[in-house]
Amino acid sequence: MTRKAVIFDLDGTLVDTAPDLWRATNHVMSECGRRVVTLDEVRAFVGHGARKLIQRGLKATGEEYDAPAIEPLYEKFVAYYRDNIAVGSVPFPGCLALLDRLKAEGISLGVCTNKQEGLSVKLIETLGMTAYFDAIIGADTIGIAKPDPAPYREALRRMDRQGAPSLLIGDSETDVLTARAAGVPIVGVTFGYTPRPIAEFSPNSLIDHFDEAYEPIMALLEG
Ligand SMILES: O=C(O)COP(=O)(O)O
Ligand SMILES: [Mg+2]
Repeated sequence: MTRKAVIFDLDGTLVDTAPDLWRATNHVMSECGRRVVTLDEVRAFVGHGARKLIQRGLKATGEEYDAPAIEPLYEKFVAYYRDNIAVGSVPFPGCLALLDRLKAEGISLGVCTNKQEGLSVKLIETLGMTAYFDAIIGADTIGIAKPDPAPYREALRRMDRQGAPSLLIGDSETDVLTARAAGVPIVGVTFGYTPRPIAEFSPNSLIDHFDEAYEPIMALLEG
C-alpha cells in the first residue's frame, strides 16, 4: 500500500461554501444595522476563520468592532450557519471524481481548514463526503490555525502519514504559506476565495478545474 497523503483546504477548495457563508454574514450584518454585503465581498473575506470574516464585513460597511464585541456576533453567526450549512454549498466541479481516483490509488485524504472542526465535520457529513477523509482538522482542533504548519502536521499524524510524501491543495495565500512552512508542495486552485490571485504566490502547480489535478498531484508526490 502506498504511504502517500493529499490534504485539502475546505472553503473555496473542496466545497463552494460562499453562498451559505454569505447568508450567515448578512444575518449578522443586519443584526448590527449594517448594509447587505455582496457575495463577491464575502468571497474576499473568507480564509482566516469566521471571526475575521465578521470583522471584515463590519469594516466594509462601517466601523470595526473590538475583539470582545465580536464574540456575541460570532455566536450568532455560528448558530445560523450550523443550521444552514449546506443550503447552497456544493463540492466544486470534478471534486468527487478526483477524490474517488486518489482513494482508488490508496492515497490517504485529509482536510486542513481554518473553519471550526465541528462545522467542517457537519458540512462534510451533510454533503455525504465523510468516508473520503482519514482526518479533518479545523482551526480549533489543536488551537493553532494555518498558516502555522502545526494543523497540517496534525492531520498527517492522525492519518498515520508522518514523513510520507504529501501535499496541500488550497485556494489562498494562507494555504501557500502553510505548505511552505510544512516543507511540502502546494497545488493552487484558481476557483476559490482570495483577495489576490493565488498565482501571485507561486504554488508548485496551478489548476483551474479538478479535472486537471490528478497528473500534477501524482508528479508532485513522486517528488
Ligand atoms: O473559514 C475560513 O475562513 C477559511 O476556511 P479554509 O481554511 O477552509 O479556506
Ligand atoms: Mg480556502
